[in-house]
Amino acid sequence: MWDLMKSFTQQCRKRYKYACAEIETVVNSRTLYPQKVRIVEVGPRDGLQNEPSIVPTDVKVELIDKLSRSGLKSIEVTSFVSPKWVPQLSDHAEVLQRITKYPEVNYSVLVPNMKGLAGAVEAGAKEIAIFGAVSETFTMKNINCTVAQSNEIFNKVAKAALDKGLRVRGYVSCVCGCPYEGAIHPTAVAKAANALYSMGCYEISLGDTIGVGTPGSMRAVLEEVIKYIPVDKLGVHCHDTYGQALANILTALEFGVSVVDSSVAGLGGCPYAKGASGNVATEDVVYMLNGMSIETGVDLGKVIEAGEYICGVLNRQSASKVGRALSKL
Ligand SMILES: CC(C)(COP(=O)([O-])OP(=O)([O-])OC[C@H]1O[C@@H](n2cnc3c(N)ncnc32)[C@H](O)[C@@H]1OP(=O)([O-])[O-])[C@@H](O)C(=O)NCCC(=O)NCCSC(=O)C[C@@](C)(O)CC(=O)[O-]
Repeated sequence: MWDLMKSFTQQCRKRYKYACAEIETVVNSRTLYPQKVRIVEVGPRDGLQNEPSIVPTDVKVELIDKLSRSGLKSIEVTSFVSPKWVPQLSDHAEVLQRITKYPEVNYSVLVPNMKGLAGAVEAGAKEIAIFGAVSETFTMKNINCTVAQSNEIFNKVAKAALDKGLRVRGYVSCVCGCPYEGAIHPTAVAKAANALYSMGCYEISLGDTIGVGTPGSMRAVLEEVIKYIPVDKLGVHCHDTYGQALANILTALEFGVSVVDSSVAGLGGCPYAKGASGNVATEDVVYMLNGMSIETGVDLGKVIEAGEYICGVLNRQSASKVGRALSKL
């Protein structure tokens, strides 16, 4: 029934974009949101890659173990990128090897090239994430190559990873805007997303890297992307720089997107995207979804505890409003 309603609403959207606004509102308010959402916790990677100081390996391992015990099913634990570029995650192999692997949790790692893939495989990775972008300037600053070159590299990485039986996730960055090139056209996002999807990624995460998106621009992006990629193969990765992340996630849920990336305590940012603040906080996403009766399997109290732990070590206040409101400390 849910699938039928969702498909009906998506067809209405495609065919009668504006005329059906009223029908959609009625359907939206009752049934449009997915019943379940998988949260992809990216704090240990996206969060800690941007810390001014290097977080001790023991702390990273403890944080990831706490997150594993909170009911999260997907955790991105580190990056096998160059330690010269991101020294904060140079202990990638040790982190991946030392964390407790819960059988129900997928642990993924970011990989930029074949060297990263070799390191990840040697350390026992079962899932990798490759990361492309729409913008030439961002790609050059982030991974030191053009978009076309990055596609060549990622194609090889994805093929080799799939041949070894690994799962491959794809990110597209800057989907709502680039820190260097400004506005990004949704058709360019769809093209970049489709390129990664064609490489065999099981899911494409759409990254609003600098958090400039609004429900308007997120909607425009999704309308284009779903022309090429089924909505159940999409996730959203919203930074909260402008306070729009939850609104943007809600917009994505209205499209039927059921995978949301988030970061415990709202840690993070991208070192090659000036002004990017952390991802939306996992605590805030879980609180919102709980309030909408959307199942995540995540224990809010345990995520708050994990957030308190890492904020205690970093000696800073949580960026999660829910975390702060419900903290027992
Ligand atoms: C891609 C490179 C490596 C190119 O960097 P490069 O300097 O062009 O690479 P290179 O091939 O010339 O190598 C330079 C040195 O790095 C080494 N090296 C080379 N590759 C590796 C590797 N995998 N692991 C370990 N070492 C490596 C290599 O061996 C060499 O060492 P040397 O000979 O000088 O001693 C570099 O630019 C890099 O590591 N970039 C990663 C930057 C990064 O992690 N950015 C943050 C990701 S967040 C993001 O993209 C957004 C996202 C995903 O969160 C979603 C969103 O919010 O939108």
